[in-house]
Parts: sequence; C-alpha cells; structure tokens
Amino acid sequence: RRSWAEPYKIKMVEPVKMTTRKDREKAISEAGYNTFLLRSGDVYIDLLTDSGTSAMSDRQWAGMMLGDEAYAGSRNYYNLEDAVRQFYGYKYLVPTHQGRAAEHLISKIMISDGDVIPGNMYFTTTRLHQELAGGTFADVIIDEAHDPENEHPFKGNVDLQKLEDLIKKHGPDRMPYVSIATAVNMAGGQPISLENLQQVRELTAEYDIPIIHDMTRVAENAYFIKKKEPGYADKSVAAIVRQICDLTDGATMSAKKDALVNIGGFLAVNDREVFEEARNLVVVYEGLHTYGGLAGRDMEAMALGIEESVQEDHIRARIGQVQYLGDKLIGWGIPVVRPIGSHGVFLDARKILPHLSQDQFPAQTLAAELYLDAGVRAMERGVVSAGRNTETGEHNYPDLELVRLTIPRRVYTQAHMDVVAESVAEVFANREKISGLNMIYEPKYLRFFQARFERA
Ligand SMILES: CC1=C(O)/C(=C\N=C(/Cc2ccc(O)c(F)c2)C(=O)O)C(COP(=O)(O)O)=CN1
Repeated sequence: RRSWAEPYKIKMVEPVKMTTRKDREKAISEAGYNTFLLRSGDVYIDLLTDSGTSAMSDRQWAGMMLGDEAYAGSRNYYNLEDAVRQFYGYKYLVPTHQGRAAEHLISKIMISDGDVIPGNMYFTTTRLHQELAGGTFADVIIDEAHDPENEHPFKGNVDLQKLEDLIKKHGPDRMPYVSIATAVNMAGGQPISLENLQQVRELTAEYDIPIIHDMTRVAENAYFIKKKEPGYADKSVAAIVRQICDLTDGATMSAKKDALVNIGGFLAVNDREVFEEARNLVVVYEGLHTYGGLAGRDMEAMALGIEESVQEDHIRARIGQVQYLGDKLIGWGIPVVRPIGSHGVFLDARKILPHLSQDQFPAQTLAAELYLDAGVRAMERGVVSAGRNTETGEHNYPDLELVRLTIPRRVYTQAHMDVVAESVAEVFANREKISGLNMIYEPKYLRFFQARFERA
C-alpha cells in the first residue's frame, strides 16, 4: 500500500482551464510579474498557498447547511468552542475571520511600546501586527533554519541561548510573550520538537513569560514529531497536538490551513483576563464575540475541520504528497529547502539563479518563469516578502530566497505533482537564460501582495 494514498475518494470536481504560453505571457505581464496579481482563471495548478484553498469534506459541506445564523449565541459557536477545548485544550475562544485578525487582537492586548517579542523566525502578518502594537520581533530560531541545505530534522527549534540572552538584555518586563510557530512557514514548513518546546517552556516559566502559539499548521508539526522525534512513534497525532498546545498559554489560528476551511480563525487563551479583553476588543474589529466576523456555517465547518485535521490517515496522506513532490525534485538535483517541509516544497532561488543578485529579485523572477512554463502558480518567499528594515528603509536581505510550491489539502492528484515537477525541471534546465526584474510599484505594507515588476 502506497503510504500516502489518500483516505478519501473524489465526489465533485471543479474544471480548470489549460492555458497556452501566449495566454500566460500576457497574463503575467498584466500582473506585473507578481503571481498574487494573476486571475485564478489563468492558473492551471495553483500552488500559491495552502491558505483557504483546501477541499472540504462532505461532512463539512453538510455542516454548512447547519449554520445557525443567530446574531448572538449561535449553536455553531458552541460546537467550535467544544472542538477547540477537545482537540487543542485552550479554555477560552474568540472566533475571528482569519489568523491575522487574532494576531491583531493579541498584539494589541499584550504588547506595549518598546516591547520585544522573540519568535522562531518571522512571519509577515505576525511581525507586522507586533510592530503596529509598538513591539519589535526578535528571531530566536536555530541558525540551521536559515541554511536551506542543512538537514536538521527540527529546524523550527528555538536557540535557547539566543532566547536567554534576549531575556537578560531586555528584561522579562519588556517581553510580553514568546511567539512559537509550529511548522515554521518561512523556514520551509519546518517543525519544532517537543523536547525543544518543553525547554522553551521551562526557560520562559523561570521569568513568568507566557508562550503564544501560532498553531496554523500544528497537526503537520505533530506528524513530524511522531515520525522523527524519539519516543513518539506510538503516539497519535491528536495526542501530540494536545501535548504541544498544553505547553503554551494561548494561540492564534488561521483555520484556513490545517483546519481545512476556506475562511476562519480564532484566538484561544487560558488566561481569563486576556480573554475578557479580547472578547471586548473583538466586537470593535470583527463582530460579536460569538461569531467574530464569521457566518455560523463557517464556524460549523471549522469545528468539523479541526476534528478531521488530526486524523492519522488524513495527515499521513497530506504530508506524503508533499514529500512525494519534494523527493522527486531532490532526485532530479533541483535545489530545494531540506528537509522537505509540511505544506510545500521551497525552491532555492538563490542557488537556481546565482547570476541574479537579491536586488534583481530572484525568487520573484523564478515564480514568474515557473508560471510561464506550464501555468503553475507559486509564491515568492524571498527579499520581496522580507520587506524593508523599519529603521534604515533598506531591503531586508534574507538568507532564504525561496519560491514556495504550496500544496492545498485534498485538492491535487499525483499526476498534478508530476506536472509541477516536470515544469520546475524545465525551468531549471533553462535557468541561465533567465534575467531579473525591477520593482516598479511598491506598496507600504506587506509589499509582496501588490508590488509590480517589469523585466530588467
Ligand atoms: C504561520 C501563519 C500563516 O501561514 C498565516 C498565513 N499564511 C498564508 C497567507 C499569507 C499570509 C501572509 C503572507 O505574507 C502571505 F504571503 C500569505 C500563507 O500563504 O502561508 C497567518 C495569517 O493567517 P491569515 O492568512 O488567516 O490571516 C498566520 N500564521
């Protein structure tokens, strides 16, 4: 039995358009060489993101029919609260329309001007909301995470020395919480080990500093612990997920990833006071505290998605498909982030286009070339995503200049993965001919979403 053969069969399909190279030349140029600005109708295989793009199950679609659209006290809210308590263990729930809304609330509540928030590598929306609340993000991830070829099995780990030095330098009073992401997105979907999380917990507990968990891909992280961390092979993914959450004080969740919904998120905390403040603030920004910007049906689908996300067969198939694509590209000698991560395969644009400096935007260029080849849409995760340094105004130049091939859950087949691999190989074979880009439009916030480029 192929270990990652899917534990489901397909009941409905959504036709996708096959485009010509000519169509794609026009489309990418009108999109300013930014894959975020392409129309989905011009995309054949959409690997831009795993966020909100997964397929729901028939149970989730049935749940949509059970939407209790009462303004206050919706039945679906209580079902979601039960699911969060049962599978994640957090006491109090504040639903939000998606993850960054939860980041906005927790940052506003816990961060004061001049605070420092250590975390295992930055994430764009997480860091921005910390900065908007007056804080500064400090990276405490292990050095190996910044090296695409280093095969450390838990590149999401925290460097405890870096963290302790930061605590000593700024003092615990300037540290509202430590932000821990599971399956670290910008490092290539790299997991943190339970051993390391326990050590982080012990260290922060000494100084009474809480841990806020970005649990967007916690089930995928749990699967890597089960497969790679000694002592967990016989534990269920669900049990490992609970163990991870129980080592933290609260969480922000983009349910659009692991929890298999198209929209949804939440803030979940154990501290009653933080909860009361969040529940009060949510009505200012999202909606009443029992719907937080979501329809009842969305909360029902989310509650069901949480339960499905921790099922062994589901997560094994999900990760197996990502590994399949990654192993194929490694076998063909294509430089990718190693080990293969949880939600996608990250092409090393710096190694694939060594003749382009980061000022010519190699990852942005590679994503555009990949789209041109066969209509596969990927996402830039390099200097454009890293943005500008708030002090100097200069580009942040990250070590990781990557193109993310992000696999939606339960959407694409192995044949699609083969097309993606063949298209990457085609672009790789012609890499010397690829020239760089100039940025011709740069928005103020999170520039990668809307920036426009032209060929240099
Ligand atoms: C680990 C984490 C995320 O991965 C995440 C989102 N992720 C996206 C969408 C996205 C977000 C920011 C970008 O720079 C980006 F280009 C893409 C993604 O594709 O990976 C959020 C925020 O959750 P929201 O999207 O529900 O608000 C919080 N935490």
